[in-house]
Amino acid sequence: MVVKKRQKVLSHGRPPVAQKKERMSSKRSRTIIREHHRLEKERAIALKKGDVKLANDIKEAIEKNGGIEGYQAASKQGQSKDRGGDSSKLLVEWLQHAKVLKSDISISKDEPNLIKRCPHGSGSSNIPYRLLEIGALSTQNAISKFPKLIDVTRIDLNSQGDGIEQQDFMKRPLPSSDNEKFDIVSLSLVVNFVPEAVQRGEMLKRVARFLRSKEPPIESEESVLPALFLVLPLSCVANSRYMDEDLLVQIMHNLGFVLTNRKKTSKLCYHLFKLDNEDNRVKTEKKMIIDGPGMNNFCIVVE
Ligand SMILES: C[S@@+](CC[C@H](N)C(=O)[O-])C[C@H]1O[C@@H](n2cnc3c(N)ncnc32)[C@H](O)[C@@H]1O
Repeated sequence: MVVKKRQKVLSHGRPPVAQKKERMSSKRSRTIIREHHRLEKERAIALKKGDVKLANDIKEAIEKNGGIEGYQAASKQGQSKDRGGDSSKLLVEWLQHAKVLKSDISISKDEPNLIKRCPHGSGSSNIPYRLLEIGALSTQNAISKFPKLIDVTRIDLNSQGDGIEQQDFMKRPLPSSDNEKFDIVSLSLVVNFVPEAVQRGEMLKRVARFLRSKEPPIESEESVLPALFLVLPLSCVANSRYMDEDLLVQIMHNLGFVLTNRKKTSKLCYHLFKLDNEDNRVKTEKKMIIDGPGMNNFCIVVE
């Protein structure tokens, strides 16, 4: 007998864990996240059609579902240790593997975990690497544990507190010099938050403009920088009618990126892309790749 596998939905992005009474259950947080994504998508469609009344009604429904705050609280639950959440742990691992960071995580005050680097410096400081974390919910994640090596700029549409600037990445002024650019941009569970396929493409295109021009790797450092750390729910590439991993890699290739690292878990897919080339200006349309019951319509369009 063929056992039917349950199809994964887009919100299927976090590992289940033991329940604690006072905390939001993982089922509840998944429902909030899924509902938020669905409503934001519907709102974007209503706005596109010019149906302001419907868009406002949907906005109300979003607020009833907890609004952006409720959504972020639900996402934070996913980041907590007991839910295996902090995706930046893998970024740290990959940077260690590439010898950008030493593999000993414990940071000595006198001898930072730096292999060696001719510092670009971040502004007047001598911190060698700059990272832009888009969609930051915490200042305490794994990638924040290297303050002498990685200067992290955190932004979010709705800041959760000090150390996170409230800013829409799509409206962030473009860097005026290489010094204002970054070695790493992190988009962890952000692209799938964007309700429209074209806007997702625009977001990925824009990332390239924030990355420093590539440098020859130094000493034993493998060449992974400048890099985009991209995390998506696995269902975006494994259960979508319009997207699979090959297409994602092809889109990134068109934008000038090469894949250096990848990992899949039962819930998420992680990619590290190195910016290596110019955008070749090849467009990607919405095109069905595969169809089946229970599949989702996640898509990235590049215009
Ligand atoms: C699911 S949370 C992801 C949080 C965290 N990065 C993680 O991996 O768990 C998505 C976050 O992305 C933020 N976000 C979405 N679009 C954004 C944009 N254009 N600029 C800044 N933040 C954005 C949202 O406000 C939300 O807090």
